[in-house]
Amino acid sequence: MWPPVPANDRSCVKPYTIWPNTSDESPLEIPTEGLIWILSHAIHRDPKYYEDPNKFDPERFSIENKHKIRPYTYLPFGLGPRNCIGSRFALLEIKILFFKLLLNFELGIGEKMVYPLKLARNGFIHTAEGGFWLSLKKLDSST
Ligand code: HEM
Repeated sequence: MWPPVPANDRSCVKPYTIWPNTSDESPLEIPTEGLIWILSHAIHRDPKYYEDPNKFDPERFSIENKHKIRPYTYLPFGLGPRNCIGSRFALLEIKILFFKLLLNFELGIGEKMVYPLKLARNGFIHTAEGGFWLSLKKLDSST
């Protein structure tokens, strides 16, 4: 829902025309070196591709459901030959981090956390205004 990188860019290496789909659209000419922004955030929130797109629903990515995701509509790590080289490493790191955190701590919202969360306005990357502040309560490992 919140791709850290909300958009990817590509530079056009030869002129290209996107032809209209409907009679009220005009052709879009992209010149050589024209910069194209692919708005992953907007694509991820598009009800054309995701049912109830603003709902936090991790089950969309379950083994049973993930085949329903249309190709090229989920791109938090970009796509194609220049996609993120570190994507598998990043996912593995995140899984290990959450495994360790959930195994050992009860997580809560820290006192300094702006909640409900607001998006930071100063930067390109999606992050929370004021940062992320969690409280960690050590779980009793004897139970
Ligand atoms: C959650 C973590 C990460 C996210 C969301 C992320 C996202 C992205 C995105 C969107 C791109 C642009 C892809 C495109 O234009 O198609 C990118 C490129 C890249 N990322 Fe990541 N990334 C993450 C972690 C990492 C890590 C851990 C590494 C290295 C260890 C890494 C290395 C790179 C490199 C080198 C590129 C440039 C690839 C190229 O231009 O060929 N990233 N990343």
